[in-house]
Amino acid sequence: MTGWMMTGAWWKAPPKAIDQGMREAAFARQGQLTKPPGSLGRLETAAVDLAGMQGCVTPGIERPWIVIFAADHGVVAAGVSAFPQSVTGEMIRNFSRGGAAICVLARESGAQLEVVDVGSVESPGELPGVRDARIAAGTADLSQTAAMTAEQCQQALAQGRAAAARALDAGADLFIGGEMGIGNTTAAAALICAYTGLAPALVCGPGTGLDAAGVSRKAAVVAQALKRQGAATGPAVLTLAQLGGFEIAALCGAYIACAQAGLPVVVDGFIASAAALAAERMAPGTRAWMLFGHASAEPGHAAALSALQAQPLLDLGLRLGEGSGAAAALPLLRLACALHRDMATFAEAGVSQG
Ligand SMILES: Cc1cc2ncn([C@H]3O[C@H](COP(=O)(O)O)[C@@H](O)[C@H]3O)c2cc1C
Ligand SMILES: O=C(O)c1cccnc1
Repeated sequence: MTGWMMTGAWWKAPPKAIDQGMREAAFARQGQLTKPPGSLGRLETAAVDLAGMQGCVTPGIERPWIVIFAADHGVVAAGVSAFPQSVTGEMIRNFSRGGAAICVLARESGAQLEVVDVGSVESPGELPGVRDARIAAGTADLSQTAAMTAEQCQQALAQGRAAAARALDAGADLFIGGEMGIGNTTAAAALICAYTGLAPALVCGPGTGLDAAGVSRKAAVVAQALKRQGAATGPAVLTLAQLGGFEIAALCGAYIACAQAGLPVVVDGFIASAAALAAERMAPGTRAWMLFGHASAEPGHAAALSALQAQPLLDLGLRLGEGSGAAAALPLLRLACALHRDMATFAEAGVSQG
């Protein structure tokens, strides 16, 4: 593969340092609140993590920002999805009209929602709230050849970086990336296998609803992709180009850019976690800027979460994508911040400590 400009690549710039002093101060505050230390579980750790990210002892979420990256996948030709490719473009129209699950979740939590079409096959045309940034009409079939050229992968990473920059310019204090792309659980599974060394049978699942025979076919397709020369070896960005998708690479670029700028991220499910893994492998330290919204019902998600040493907030059996599991965790994160900020300390309340 030619065309890589690895030295001086923007994603090699280090992530912003977490404010450890503020993190420790927030941890100490949790120990002073009127409850047994640790008794609020992940609501405590989420507030402490956010304090370190936002550089504020009492963090908050005022302006959450959601971006959905949409793109198609050549690998659908191998029969790896329960739905036809046309659904990607049709869902872009649904996003624009406010009818998708993520639209409802964004409205309910007062989050801004932006849609970026990075490569649908059937462009739905100009639509309100949809940015047409198509790199190509879908990726190549990753079981046969590299999904993206080096240039396309760089373009997709840059689209993610640009989306993070728009969020920052708008004053966002939390970033959620979502995805839409029929076939993308296959690309995500291939990436997770390549980055963790796990076998396809352990990582592939039903996605939109494949039966057992379909899941076996998907695992064989991923195994074939991993066998291709160079697909699963070499620099992490090469693996991303070989096995990823435009929307997955855009998510990856957005995560890296958020970490560089110091904007906290909530990672969604299976596909978003594959992008998060790519981001951490390409730009070590990016993980420190991530919170994890939920454990997806897609069986391979556990492997990706474990590779990222992540403990998600929710486990609701969701398997949708679109950023939905991250958005569903938003109210909980706000509760975590409110508890951390508003609970009385032992001293204030005159309650005896253990
Ligand atoms: C109507 C509809 C809406 C969706 N929203 C997200 N996905 C999810 O399903 C797709 C991945 O599953 P697979 O790899 O099996 O194709 C992605 O588009 C993902 O975001 C959807 C899927 C459908 C059918
Ligand atoms: O967890 C996800 O992101 C997911 C799972 C199945 C289908 N689409 C998305």
